[in-house]
Amino acid sequence: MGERMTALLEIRDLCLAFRTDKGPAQVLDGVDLTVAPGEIVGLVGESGSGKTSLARAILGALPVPQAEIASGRIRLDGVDMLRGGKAAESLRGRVVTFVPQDPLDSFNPLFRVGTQLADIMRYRAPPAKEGRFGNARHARETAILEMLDAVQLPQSRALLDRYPHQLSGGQRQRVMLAMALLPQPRMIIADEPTAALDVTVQVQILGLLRRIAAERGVAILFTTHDLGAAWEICDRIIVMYAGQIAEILPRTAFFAKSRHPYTRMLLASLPEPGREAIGISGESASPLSPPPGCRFHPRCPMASDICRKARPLPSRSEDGHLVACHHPWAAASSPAHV
Ligand SMILES: Nc1ncnc2c1ncn2[C@@H]1O[C@H](COP(=O)(O)OP(=O)(O)OP(=O)(O)O)[C@@H](O)[C@H]1O
Repeated sequence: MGERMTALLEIRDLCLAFRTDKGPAQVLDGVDLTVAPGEIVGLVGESGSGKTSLARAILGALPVPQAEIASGRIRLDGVDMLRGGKAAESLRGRVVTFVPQDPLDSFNPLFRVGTQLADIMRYRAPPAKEGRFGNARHARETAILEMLDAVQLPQSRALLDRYPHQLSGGQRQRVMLAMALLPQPRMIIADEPTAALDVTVQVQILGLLRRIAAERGVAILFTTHDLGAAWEICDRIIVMYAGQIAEILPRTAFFAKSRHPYTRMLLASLPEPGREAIGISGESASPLSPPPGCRFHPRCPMASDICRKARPLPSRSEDGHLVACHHPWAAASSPAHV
């Protein structure tokens, strides 16, 4: 999927650096990816691999003036998002919306939930259809209640009168999802949407994301540390290491046919009954002085001379599986342990 269909999101050769006291931190290096309409794509990788920075670059939410996009292109729904201007601005918060990790930080604590939902309806959503005897306000409220129903907050009139701190974590994340959906976006970017929730609520929210994408044809780009969650709901999974894409896999290949040593080591680091979790030894590459060649080579058991000198070019197979490695595992070899 993705490349063969017309992409909704297309990122080409994206290079991003942050200016820091110690010099430029090269946080994204030559990132290429696409997301097709209605597709769910997971971004996984260790802390610091650049997942959030990539999400923020798409949303135009990078910190100014520290962030500098040195090169590359981000096209969303045919619009050049890096050029700025009205076309890109009109997409943000409407065609592409955001679900954050901890919704409490994203609500305004001073306003009732209903007021915040109504503001989204008024300023970002397409006009709600007025019924025969209704007015605009009534139509907006009906649309909000229907949306709360869709995110499994039924009979939620009472909830509209509450303040964000009066909701449970799961309720807040469902309201956030409703806020992200009200503008009828074509794409939602979700940054670790379940990290702040307990396990049972995580499962419910992930199921909801999957259902929404299928029912409404909304694409979702979702960052996570949870490899199981990525496998559970994504169509494709993108594995990032130190600002570069190491591997892109169809969901079905993730556990069974990963080819990059980093992906295999990530999967091998998952806890399993009867086996100690095996961490990946060594430190993640620093964006201040990334190693030459393949950025993973200092930690890679397969590394050879070429890995220290030349960045591996990505190779792609028929099913869209892409691997950027000089010594990838053979497609047919068995999974998970390097
Ligand atoms: N404003 C900033 N100024 C300087 N460096 C930054 C800034 N924001 C992020 N970074 C650096 O960019 C790199 C990528 O960070 P990012 O948050 O995108 O990674 P991540 O994969 O999302 O990590 P996590 O999973 O922990 O959220 C890290 O080395 C981080 O320290």
